[in-house]
Amino acid sequence: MAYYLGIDVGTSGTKSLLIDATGKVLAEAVAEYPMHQPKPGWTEQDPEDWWQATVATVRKVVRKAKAKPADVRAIGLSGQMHGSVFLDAKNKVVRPALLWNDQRTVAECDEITQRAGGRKALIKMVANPALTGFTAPKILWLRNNEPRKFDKVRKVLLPKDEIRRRLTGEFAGDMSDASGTLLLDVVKRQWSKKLLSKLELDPDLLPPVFESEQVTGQLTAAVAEELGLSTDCKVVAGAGDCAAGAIGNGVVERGVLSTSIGTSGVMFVHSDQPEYDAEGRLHTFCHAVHGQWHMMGVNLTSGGSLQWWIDNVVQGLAGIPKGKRYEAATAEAAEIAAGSGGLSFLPYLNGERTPHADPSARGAFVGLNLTHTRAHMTRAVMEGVVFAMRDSLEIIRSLNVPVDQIRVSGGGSKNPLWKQMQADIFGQNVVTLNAEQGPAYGVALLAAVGDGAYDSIGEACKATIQVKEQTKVDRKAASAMDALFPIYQDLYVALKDSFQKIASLQ
Ligand SMILES: Nc1ncnc2c1ncn2[C@@H]1O[C@H](COP(=O)(O)OP(=O)(O)O)[C@@H](O)[C@H]1O
Ligand SMILES: O=C(CO)[C@@H](O)[C@H](O)COP(=O)(O)O
Repeated sequence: MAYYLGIDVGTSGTKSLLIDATGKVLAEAVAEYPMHQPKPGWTEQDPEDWWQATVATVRKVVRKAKAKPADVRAIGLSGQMHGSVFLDAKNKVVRPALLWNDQRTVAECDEITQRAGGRKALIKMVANPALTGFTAPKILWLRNNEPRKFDKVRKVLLPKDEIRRRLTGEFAGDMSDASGTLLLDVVKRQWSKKLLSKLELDPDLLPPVFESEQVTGQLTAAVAEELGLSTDCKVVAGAGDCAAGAIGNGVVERGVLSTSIGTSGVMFVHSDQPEYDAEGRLHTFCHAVHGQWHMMGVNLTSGGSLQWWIDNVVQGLAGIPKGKRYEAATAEAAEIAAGSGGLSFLPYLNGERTPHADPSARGAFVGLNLTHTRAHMTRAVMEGVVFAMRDSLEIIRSLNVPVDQIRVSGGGSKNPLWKQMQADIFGQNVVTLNAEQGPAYGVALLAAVGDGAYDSIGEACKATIQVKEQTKVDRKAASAMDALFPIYQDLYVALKDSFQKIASLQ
């Protein structure tokens, strides 16, 4: 048997799954962990939690599928992007990792832009402007704020690459994930020596980078034994979770857009060459397909907003198993008409990235009246999240990038109401696929390609990914949403200055 393992080091948890060479999912498992917020706007995780979750989920899927060690031929790794794992000379972490949604690096973004010779010069070097979530500002933050710890750092790894190091003992990364460090020359697909030099960063801090299906090492003997696998098991470069999710959604050609509602919200389009939003609102990154790129818009607190709402506000869910709480809490929202009775929610609970790169943006309900209930508010949270995604879609459409089909994914898109809202708010039918596991599935396919089961990623996607069902636009709901969208857009503009003042008090 030839089996392939996909591991996705997500924000809410790590997911592992095992597929066979036809792409059939044999077993999957998830282990959750917390995201720490030591101060407003700061987000951190302990890389040891990722490792423990990796071991637990891999052992579980191997056991569930009754796989023999030699069956599992290759592993693909995916993970939350941009996070910084700082390792010392003995490969010990010097502090918890700063995550993709951490907002503490405003000063460092300015420093990078200035050292690069301005925003235009920076975009020329690495295709993107400096944003607080990216990795380079995190490295400078450590140098500026915790210099003793910085002096100990010998390697900086992205989350999935830290898991690779523990699996194989090798330092390596891939092009798609490396794009989100702000240190990769995205056009040439190599580290930007020019920017590293301007930032006075040692290039040796970074691992070598590979294309996504390339083999970067094999399991160490100790790890193979711990996981019930073989030392012949290869580990391919893999991809950042957005590109991995796009592979898992079969987004390997122009005209197809994939959305993901995870903790973050992502709107992802494939491009055959580097394409840019002149205003820098969309990211231009390498795709996990050789010689291909993508553009995407990212919202920081999408599924995260509903999670916050349910964990902190919605009462009466204590007796309901954790996995069923979202459905229970959103059932009452489905009873409310589209538009939530004119109530808007801005999902900027931890600042925002696309289209408002603004760490000071904050969440808000606007338009409350005495007739509104908790159900209206739950619905408004869900609608606000999709309005934020429509902001990215409007930019993509304005750049004349074709969007012939929208494929929805992520934990949030499993919810039928959120799926319908995406069709209604985007004003375009959306489809779901047979493979619903997104990033973990995408990197399992990359592992299959790396092992030679398929000649190319495109071929692997064509053979394994099919449209399962279509959710059609409800015209009445869509026109209610169209009426609310410009109001939603105006609210950020109206509240921007107040958000600044509020953030300074927090
Ligand atoms: N049944 C559900 N209904 C609505 N939302 C859900 C449901 N299950 C998960 N979610 C949403 O999905 C998010 C997690 O998605 P996932 O893709 O697993 O995230 P991540 O990659 O960030 O770990 C949660 O924050 C939650 O908002
Ligand atoms: O910042 C980004 C992409 O630029 C996020 O998409 C992270 O990669 C985390 O994703 P989830 O854990 O929410 O899926």
